[in-house]
Amino acid sequence: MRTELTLEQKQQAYTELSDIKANLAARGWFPGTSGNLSVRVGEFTPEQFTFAVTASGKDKSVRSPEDFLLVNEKGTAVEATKLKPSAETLIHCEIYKHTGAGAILHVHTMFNNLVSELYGEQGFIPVQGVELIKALNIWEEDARIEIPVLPNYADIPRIAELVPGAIAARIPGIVLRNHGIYAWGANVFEAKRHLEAFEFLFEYVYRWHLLTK
Ligand SMILES: CSC[C@@H](O)[C@@H](O)C(=O)COP(=O)(O)O
Ligand SMILES: [Zn+2]
Repeated sequence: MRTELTLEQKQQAYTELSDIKANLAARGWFPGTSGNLSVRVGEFTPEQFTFAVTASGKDKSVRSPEDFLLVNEKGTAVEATKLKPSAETLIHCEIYKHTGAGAILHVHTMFNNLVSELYGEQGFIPVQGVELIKALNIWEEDARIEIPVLPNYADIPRIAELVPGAIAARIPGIVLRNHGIYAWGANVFEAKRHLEAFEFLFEYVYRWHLLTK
C-alpha cells in the first residue's frame, strides 16, 4: 500500500528541485529545453516508489509554478495534473529501481556529447588518474574508471531496457551517446557532486585528446 505523501514532503522536493535547477541553469546546462531532474520522495522499495520530476518540454532555465509533478515507479502521475512528466521519465524509473538513489540529474552539455561520441563505439568513456575521480568516492591510487555510454535510441523504452545492465557498481552515472548524462546520488547534494565531477572529467578527456592527438 503506497503511503500518502505529506504536503511538506512534496513542497520540500519541489524546493530542492527548483534550487538545483536554477544552479544548473546558471551554467547554461539546459540548452533548448533539454535536461530533466528528479528527486525521490517518501518510502522506497524497488517495486514501489514515488519521485518528483520536471515537466516535459519546459524551459528549465526559468522558474514557474508548474515545473514539477509526482510520478510512481511506472512513471505515471500520482495526482491529477495537466503536466506531462519528462519524456525520459522511464530512464529515471530504471535508475531508481536498480540503485535506490535519491536524486537524478540529466543534462546535455557540449563536452558530454562530444566525448560520448568519441567513445560511442567503445561503449564507455575511460578516465584514469584524475583527482576529480575522488568526487565519485573512489579513492584508490591512480584509479581508472569506465563511464558507461548507451545508444541514444529515439524510443525511450528501448533505452530504459538497457539501463539495468549498464549500471556499474561504483559509477553513479550513465551517458547517452550524443545526448547527455544521467548522474545520481543518495540526495541532490551527492548527485550534484557527481554531475560536476563527470562534467569536469569529460572536459579533461576532450582537452587531453586535443593535446595528444
Ligand atoms: C528538446 S531536446 C532534449 C529532449 O529531447 C530530452 O533529451 C530532454 O532532455 C528533455 O526532455 P523533457 O521531456 O523536457 O524532459
Ligand atoms: Zn535528454
